[in-house]
Amino acid sequence: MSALIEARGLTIHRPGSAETVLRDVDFRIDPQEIVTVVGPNGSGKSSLVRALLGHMPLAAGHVARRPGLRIGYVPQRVQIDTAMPMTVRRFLSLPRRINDAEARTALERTGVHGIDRRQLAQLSGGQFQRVLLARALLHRPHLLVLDEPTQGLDQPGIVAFYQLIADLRRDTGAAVLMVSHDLLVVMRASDRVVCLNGHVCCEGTPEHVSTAPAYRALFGAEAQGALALYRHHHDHAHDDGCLADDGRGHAARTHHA
Ligand SMILES: Nc1ncnc2c1ncn2[C@@H]1O[C@H](COP(=O)(O)OP(=O)(O)OP(=O)(O)O)[C@@H](O)[C@H]1O
Repeated sequence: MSALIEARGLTIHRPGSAETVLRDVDFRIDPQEIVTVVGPNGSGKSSLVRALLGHMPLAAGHVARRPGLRIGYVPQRVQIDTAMPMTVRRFLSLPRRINDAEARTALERTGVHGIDRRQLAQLSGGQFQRVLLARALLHRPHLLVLDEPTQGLDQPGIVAFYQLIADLRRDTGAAVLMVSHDLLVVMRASDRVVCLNGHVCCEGTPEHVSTAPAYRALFGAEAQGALALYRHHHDHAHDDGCLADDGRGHAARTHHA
């Protein structure tokens, strides 16, 4: 199969009930693609991701993963017991032991080199996300799966994180499947966007999704902003690099749309 993961007719029920969380969803992700799943709270984004990974039972449909597919997964929530001291270095060796060189390379790649002796509990939100990403990269995944990777980051942190994702895709060739709420930035970072609300409302290139009535109905004013920003990025070139430099999507929109 050419897709890394391909799903057809996925229907998922809320665990322990017959209530439908996702209905008749088709999905695929190809090598080196960046695909982002957007949708309101409770729309089934995390459930879709878990089903694609085989972590959730299906009520109907099927999922095919390419044989031998290596996946690096960063879940939405990672429980860290702050009462139990653990260094970054030790965390990277769980569950599979790695050597110092591998740890160093992974941390360098995600922009947090030199923090291997630090305690996890002492890291900032942004540093912790990058450590999680470093751990996901250790086993040279064909596919990185990131569920809400920028939760808790400020706007410049979010922009920097998406830049890192784009760099990682370029450098490692890994495809990226992301769940995200950061509409403005996601529109620039993705090859394809899937808009979910219990089913696939619309999907396609960021520009296509931005203009889809279903997407606008779900996200309202924020959707307009995403479109403005996307058009701003693609209609013309200029050298002030406003979003990348100052991290303010709104400023870009106000001044250049
Ligand atoms: N383990 C679970 N037990 C019971 N209900 C669940 C469980 N996991 C998900 N659900 C329900 O399934 C629905 C979809 O949840 P899901 O986490 O997939 O949505 P989401 O789009 O990722 O939401 P959010 O943006 O808030 O993270 C919700 O109504 C949620 O309450």
